[in-house]
Amino acid sequence: MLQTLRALDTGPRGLTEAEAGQRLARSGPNTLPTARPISLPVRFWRSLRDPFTAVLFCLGLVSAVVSAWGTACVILALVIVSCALRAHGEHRADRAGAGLRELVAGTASVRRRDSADAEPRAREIPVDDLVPGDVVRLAPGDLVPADLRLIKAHGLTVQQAALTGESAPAPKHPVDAPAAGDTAHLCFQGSSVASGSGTGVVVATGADTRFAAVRGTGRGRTAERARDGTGPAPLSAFDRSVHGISWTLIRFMLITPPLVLMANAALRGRGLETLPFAVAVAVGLTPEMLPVIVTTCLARGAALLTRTHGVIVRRLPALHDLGAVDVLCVDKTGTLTQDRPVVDPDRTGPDALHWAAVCAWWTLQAAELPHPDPLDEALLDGADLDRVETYEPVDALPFDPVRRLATAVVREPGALGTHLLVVKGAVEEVVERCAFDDPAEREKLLADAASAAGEGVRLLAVATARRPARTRAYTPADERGLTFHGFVAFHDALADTAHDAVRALAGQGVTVKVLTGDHPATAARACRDLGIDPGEVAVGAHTADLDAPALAELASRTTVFARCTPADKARVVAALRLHGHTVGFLGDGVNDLPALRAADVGVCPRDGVDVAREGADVVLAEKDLTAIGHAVEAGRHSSANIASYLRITLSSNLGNVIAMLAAGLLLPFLPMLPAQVLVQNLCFDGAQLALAHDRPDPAALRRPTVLRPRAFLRSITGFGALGALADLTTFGVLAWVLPGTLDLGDQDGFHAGWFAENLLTQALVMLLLRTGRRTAEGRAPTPIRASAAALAAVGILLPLSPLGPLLGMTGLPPVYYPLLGAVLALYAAALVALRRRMPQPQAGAAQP
Ligand SMILES: Nc1ncnc2c1ncn2[C@@H]1O[C@H](COP(=O)(O)OP(=O)(O)OP(=O)(O)O)[C@@H](O)[C@H]1O
Repeated sequence: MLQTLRALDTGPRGLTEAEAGQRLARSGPNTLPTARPISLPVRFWRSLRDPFTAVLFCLGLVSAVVSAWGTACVILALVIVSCALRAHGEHRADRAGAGLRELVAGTASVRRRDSADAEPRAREIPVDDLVPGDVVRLAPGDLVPADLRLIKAHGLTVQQAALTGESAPAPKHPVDAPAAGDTAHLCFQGSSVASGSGTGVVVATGADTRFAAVRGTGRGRTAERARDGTGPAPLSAFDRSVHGISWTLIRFMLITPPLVLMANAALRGRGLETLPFAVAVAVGLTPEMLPVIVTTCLARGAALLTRTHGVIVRRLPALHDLGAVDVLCVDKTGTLTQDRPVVDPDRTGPDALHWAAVCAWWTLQAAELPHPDPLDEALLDGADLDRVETYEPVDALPFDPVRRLATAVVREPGALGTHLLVVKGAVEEVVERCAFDDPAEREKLLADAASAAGEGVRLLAVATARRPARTRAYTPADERGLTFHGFVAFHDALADTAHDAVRALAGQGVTVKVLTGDHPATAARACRDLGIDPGEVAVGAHTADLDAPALAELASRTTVFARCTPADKARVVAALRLHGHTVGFLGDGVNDLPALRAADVGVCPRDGVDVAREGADVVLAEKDLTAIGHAVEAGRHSSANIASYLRITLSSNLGNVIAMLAAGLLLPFLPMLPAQVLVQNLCFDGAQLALAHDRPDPAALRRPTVLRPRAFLRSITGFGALGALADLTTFGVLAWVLPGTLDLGDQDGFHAGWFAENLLTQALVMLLLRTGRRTAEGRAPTPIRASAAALAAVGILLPLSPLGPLLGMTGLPPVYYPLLGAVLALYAAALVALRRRMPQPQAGAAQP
């Protein structure tokens, strides 16, 4: 150890501020290379990898190869515009996100001196400012801020699954001469403190850490996500649906050009000259603005949520997931209750209170914990501290949520040859370690505890044991043969907003489940008081013996899981996901971390422990269930607008493509020139950006957003067929007002007529197929109305403008317009009627 300290030119008293400043200048900030912001050009380049963009790009290349330069240029313009918008949107969203992430970033507790002679002081500094040689203190719930070598530790266990894959926390302690490959004395950046405390010297920071070294491997990426919340996460249910729909479309896009070519060759004897048209038809099918709309909707939703409710969305797609959440798992303490426990003097014996306070105080001192947890604080408030302070500290095993015990080892005044172990913790755990003359005593104590817990109090049991003094460190194996002293009972009032929030969540179609480390009876009582029927309470330990389907079944019918270890909580969350639920988890403690990671979306209040906050996707300003309700609504809002865009664009595009294919075979000329197809596509795309500003139908916000690809594709096929029918009717009108057209007469007039009809129907679809069509105001928000009006105006005026002839279009006889109006009126009526027949307002979304 000494060698390490010497090599780092430091000591247990830490560095001086001046030394730390020089080292920071030399070694650079303690940040991972990946944490650096991505530049705009890199984002633009990455946007090209979107499957739709890639297919568009390929179609553009095909057009260039056959010298269809007009088509190639318009496709290129589409690609550039969509990538630029997407890159810009993501860049803005990320900048905003980085600012917000900084607001909730953790700090490191470091020991430094103002000058060489000054006494060391513990201070909180930004993690980025740590340097090799700094002496850092670790407490439960801390993220290990750099690679450390331990100088001392008390009951320290570290969760390092992100680095090593082991799910159980690993015990850590100082080792003077470690064997090769031994890492028990090292704590690595990216891991977190599951229990206990420790002090270590920083041996590596930033890019030199082991965490940075495993970056790039799958394990590294998981770890990265754990650290900065920006890395890739598994796809959410909504994302999976959008991907499913996207890939179906891509398949269609890829088979469309060969099909068009073959049909035209077989029925019309046309050759390769049809290729640009075939390509344009495929492009016409593409919702190329999808990535832009997704980013804009999510970024707008997240920004609004931060402004109005102080909720910070650390990973943008988590907003989707929130919209789809149908089960919200919460811990009890601090979520349903206030986590401000107060000792209940009527149910607490003075002896038990004294020994519990001795345990709390001397654990705090011996393990150098920065502050007591709320239970310990309540104990110290309720006890006679002068009496408590008469002991001397020897060792401590701080509270561990897996063992549910805390132990202080003290020396009683004047008792030099003996040590006293003072143990407090969950009743079952303490009682199990006590020695009783009458075995029935144990059962009686457990029954007494259950009956007190049924009245809603939280309970600790307290016991002690005298042992001959020794120098060897104490371990959990020493906690046995204890003498029972009694119970300490605490009142923890229900959170003010919990009752209303639980009801509101139920109204939103979100089922609340409680996963707690507390006693089953205490948990059940709290639920009952909040109007949640606890049903049959399951115990965490039982979940370990069940196979995945059995646990999934148990999890879906059980409301309360009590006495859960951190691993039990995660197991239940995973089982619920396996059962097809989209699961949110709200927790703030070190015992919640695995569940936060296992959930589709992890939510943590801002005052949660560092590790929970860093592992969460969404951070609440306060631990308030009401805020979750708002966040869920914002998620649904964004998802509904994305679903709206998909429905509108795909219905319209599909209708066009069907009509183009049919007309291509019926007419002796191409029904639309490739440039016309692409220009109308560009106009429609631009107009649809306004959909990100939509206000969805309140009904769409009342249940989880679930996009079912099959139902969705079925509904757009219906709307698409209707659109195609309107197009074909327009062809009939055009044939009538432009006699001779079908015998190779007025192609330009025909093109102008269809172009106008196309843009006008698209404007109609935008207004009639929005999710928010039925908002209280009944009207679309201004940006949507303005976009639809602009689209309609372009449709009517462009063919008449000087651009018209350039694009192969000409003016039409005035009689066409009233006839077109009639077709559009019929189309609108049919669209509204068909939409009413669809199962619900948010087409494609279905109740779970
Ligand atoms: N500081 C402590 N010292 C000793 N025992 C404790 C301490 N804190 C909690 N316990 C015991 O361990 C049990 C589990 O605690 P844990 O922190 O895992 O969950 P919790 O805070 O009770 O509930 P939740 O999971 O809802 O937050 C508690 O019910 C209590 O009996």
